[in-house]
Amino acid sequence: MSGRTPALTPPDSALAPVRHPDAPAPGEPIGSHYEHCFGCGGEQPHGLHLAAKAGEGVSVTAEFLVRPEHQGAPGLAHGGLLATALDDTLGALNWLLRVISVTGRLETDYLRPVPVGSVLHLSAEVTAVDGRKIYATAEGRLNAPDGPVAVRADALFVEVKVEHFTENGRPEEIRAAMDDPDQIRRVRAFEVNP
Ligand SMILES: CCCCCCCC(=O)SCCNC(=O)CCNC(=O)[C@H](O)C(C)(C)COP(=O)(O)OP(=O)(O)OC[C@H]1O[C@@H](n2cnc3c(N)ncnc32)[C@H](O)[C@@H]1OP(=O)(O)O
Repeated sequence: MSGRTPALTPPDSALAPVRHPDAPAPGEPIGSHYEHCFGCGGEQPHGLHLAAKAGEGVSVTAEFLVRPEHQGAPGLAHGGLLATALDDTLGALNWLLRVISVTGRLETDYLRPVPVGSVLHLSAEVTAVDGRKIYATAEGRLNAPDGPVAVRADALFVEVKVEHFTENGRPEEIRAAMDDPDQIRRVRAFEVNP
């Protein structure tokens, strides 16, 4: 991690991240945490439909097919959506740490234009943990896992309690998620829900 701003540079007291014993095995799909999530949910027709997989250590990978509805300039991906793709991939790291955390800061570099029709191969890893602060980095490569880096980001996630969601989310959606008869979906929406 380059840690260009002080807030993204782990202090000397920060610890190496520890993969939780119940983390999904390397290569295992992580699955969507919430079907209406713009990043990974299946119920968002224009969403990014990211499918993350657990990696080695405290890392994940994901792929994002850039579709026409993701354009900014003609034929090119919108920069905000590329930041969303990085953010969502970073968020999936929660499942490796088994910690609930949210993005506090996300600093993105745009290195190459990303045409519609590209597949962005995303990867993210936690670099350090300091109390509730989780330092992480992510990158997106064009059309192959070893393709040129098009976007990258450094991020600080902050651990929160489940009340962060239940007390701040709009009651309609919170109630609907809590009343979901599918127990696995219900637990995923709130157990480690970024
Ligand atoms: C499958 C995965 C999908 C993932 C989706 C992607 C994840 C997301 O997009 S989450 C949604 C976007 N994020 C949010 O909505 C978060 C909104 N912000 C908040 O709720 C709060 O500001 C929150 C929780 C981040 C921090 O608040 P709070 O819990 O009161 O903690 P606070 O005491 O202020 O900060 C804790 C530490 O983090 C640091 N910190 C907090 N925010 C920042 C920031 N923006 N930049 C730098 N440092 C920060 C503080 O300085 C403090 O450090 P220290 O302990 O050294 O003093």
